[in-house]
Amino acid sequence: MKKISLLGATGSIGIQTLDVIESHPEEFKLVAMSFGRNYKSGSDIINKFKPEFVAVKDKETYEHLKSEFSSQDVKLGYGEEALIEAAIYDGVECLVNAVVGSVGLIPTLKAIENNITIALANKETLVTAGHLVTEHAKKYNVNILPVDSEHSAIFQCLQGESFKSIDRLIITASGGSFRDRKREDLVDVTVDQALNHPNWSMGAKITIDSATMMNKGLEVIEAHWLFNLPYDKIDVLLHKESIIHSLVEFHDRSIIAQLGTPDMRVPIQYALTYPERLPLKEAKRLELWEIGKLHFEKADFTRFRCLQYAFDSGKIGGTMPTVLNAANEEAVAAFLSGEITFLQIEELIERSLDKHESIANPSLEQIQEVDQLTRNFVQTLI
Ligand SMILES: NC(=O)C1=CN([C@@H]2O[C@H](COP(=O)(O)OP(=O)(O)OC[C@H]3O[C@@H](n4cnc5c(N)ncnc54)[C@H](OP(=O)(O)O)[C@@H]3O)[C@@H](O)[C@H]2O)C=CC1
Ligand SMILES: CC(=O)[C@@H](O)[C@H](O)COP(=O)(O)O
Ligand SMILES: [Mn+2]
Repeated sequence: MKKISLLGATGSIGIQTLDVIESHPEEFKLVAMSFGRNYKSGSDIINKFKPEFVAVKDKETYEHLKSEFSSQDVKLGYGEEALIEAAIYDGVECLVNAVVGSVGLIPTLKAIENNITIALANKETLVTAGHLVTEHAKKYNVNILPVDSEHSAIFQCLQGESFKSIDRLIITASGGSFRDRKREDLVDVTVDQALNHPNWSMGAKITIDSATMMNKGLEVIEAHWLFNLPYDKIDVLLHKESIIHSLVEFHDRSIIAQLGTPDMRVPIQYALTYPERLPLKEAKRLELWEIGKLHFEKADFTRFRCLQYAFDSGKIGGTMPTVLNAANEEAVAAFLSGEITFLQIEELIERSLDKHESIANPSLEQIQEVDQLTRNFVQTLI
């Protein structure tokens, strides 16, 4: 029975992780979890899964929970310390990190120090401080198993292969909500339009990232760290059906791809059962004859500027990806709350990157400082 801690239990990945846990009660036990402010959904999860420890974002949510659950039912905490406590709770063997944003960084580092396997959905952690996370994982000999669908696909393609034989990774991209619009048609797009992803039902932040294609940019940096490859060996391919989740090309020009209907429970469950596989409840069989055709296009870096910013930031390295991530988090939050327009997301990110002088090989403290300064800077522009 694998003991699991789940950060971000009320979110899109969180709920699907709970679905996987629930369908294999012999295999998994949820011992700790966290959520932000969604008290209703959080308390339903506690009643159903009976974790030993629950961390929430703030005191108000904590007080709500305290009035509903006794200390015999469940131990409770709030704030960043509690998030760490949930990540490394007694006996946890696998941390599913499904919070959104760089708030996931410290719990990941602490879990690694405690020899806990990481099932990582929270890509912002690797973007903001990839060198620290991967160095830590190496030092403590801890596996970071990808949950992001493209990285899980690549990871699956690489089973039994030598990393030395890789020529390039090809990360597929749906193109997001506005993939069929020209740049000039993006001026007046609304939040509701941007939240309407063609293939995946996901949390708000990543859905906007998909629409700007910053999601793909973040995934390029995520792939760089997970698979230890330079940026010139990572390509992005537009593939509007999201059936091929990514591909690996080897030196002999053979390409291996991973395919499946878009269902995040597949990569989630694979990370939880790796290297084994289990049946997945009600998973839809992919019938290629039903689909008939798959489409591919070259990624356009002028149409999707965030993709260019991500490649550039990744290549510069140091604190540049930290700025990219922090500026993006602030800008997306401002777009979602109606403070800025869609195209201003890119503008705020570009201005933040232009202003920053990258610090090479930054410490955790430097990363945290740059992250905060960037957020402050973006707020002055909004
Ligand atoms: N959704 C998907 O299909 C995919 C997601 N990912 C990545 O996985 C991560 C999660 O995405 P997704 O599930 O869509 O996001 P959601 O917004 O749906 O869920 C985020 C979760 O994190 C919690 N949370 C948010 N802010 C904080 C905070 N400051 N402290 C503690 N908890 C917090 C939320 O709590 P509450 O709602 O209770 O406030 C919620 O449980 C992201 O990094 C995303 O990029 C990667 C691939 C696919
Ligand atoms: C499901 C998943 O992994 C998302 O990151 C998804 O890839 C988003 O789709 P696009 O960014 O390709 O639109
Ligand atoms: Mn993805």
